[in-house]
Amino acid sequence: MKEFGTAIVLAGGKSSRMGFDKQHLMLHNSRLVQRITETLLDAFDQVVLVTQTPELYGGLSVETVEDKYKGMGPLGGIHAGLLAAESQYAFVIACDMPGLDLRYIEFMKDRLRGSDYQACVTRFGEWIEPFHAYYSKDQIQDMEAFLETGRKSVNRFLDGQKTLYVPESEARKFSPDWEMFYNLNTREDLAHYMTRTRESS
Ligand SMILES: Nc1nc2c(ncn2[C@@H]2O[C@H](COP(=O)(O)OP(=O)(O)OP(=O)(O)O)[C@@H](O)[C@H]2O)c(=O)[nH]1
Ligand SMILES: [Mg+2]
Repeated sequence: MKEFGTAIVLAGGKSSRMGFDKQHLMLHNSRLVQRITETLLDAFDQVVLVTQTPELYGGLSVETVEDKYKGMGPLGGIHAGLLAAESQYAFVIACDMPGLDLRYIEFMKDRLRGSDYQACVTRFGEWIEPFHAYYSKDQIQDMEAFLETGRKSVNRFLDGQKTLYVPESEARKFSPDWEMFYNLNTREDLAHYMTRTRESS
């Protein structure tokens, strides 16, 4: 099995804070999930989209899969994506993240290559950034055991794994304003993002 090559896009959330399905999120003239997917298709061999509405992606050459553990949040989505992944490590991003950073992806790959780490996530203060991160197929069994007990926390799950935590200071060298982890959860986030990016689009 190849070490790298698969990217997973999580798009199976409830979008409760946004109030409409974030799979339909339009930024200026483009649909965000489509933009993310097309960028990933240029950089990866396989792109897996985890969604409950695969019919939205007819025009794109991506694989769509559904959660096996439904209602378990992002961890259930990561699990379904990993099941379909053709490479050992898979890059995971959310469908509400406009700041995809291919340089940082290369950086994480360099850190993981040939290692026995099971995941690579970035620290943010006392928190972690669970997306724009790497997970591995080696984690599927542990993930199932964890989800079977009804637990959903990605952070807690990663605590028990061989996880490479990139210090915030190191990630800031790539993304000083934390742009690569920015995610659009509310209408205010969206309005703010649109204002901020108006000139550059
Ligand atoms: N496949 C799958 N993806 C999920 C699930 N829950 C959340 N996600 C995705 O995980 C990412 C991060 O989740 P959030 O930003 O909280 O999105 P959300 O859950 O849709 O939004 P809220 O309901 O407002 O929390 C998004 O890309 C979601 O689509 C799930 O149960 N299954
Ligand atoms: Mg979000």
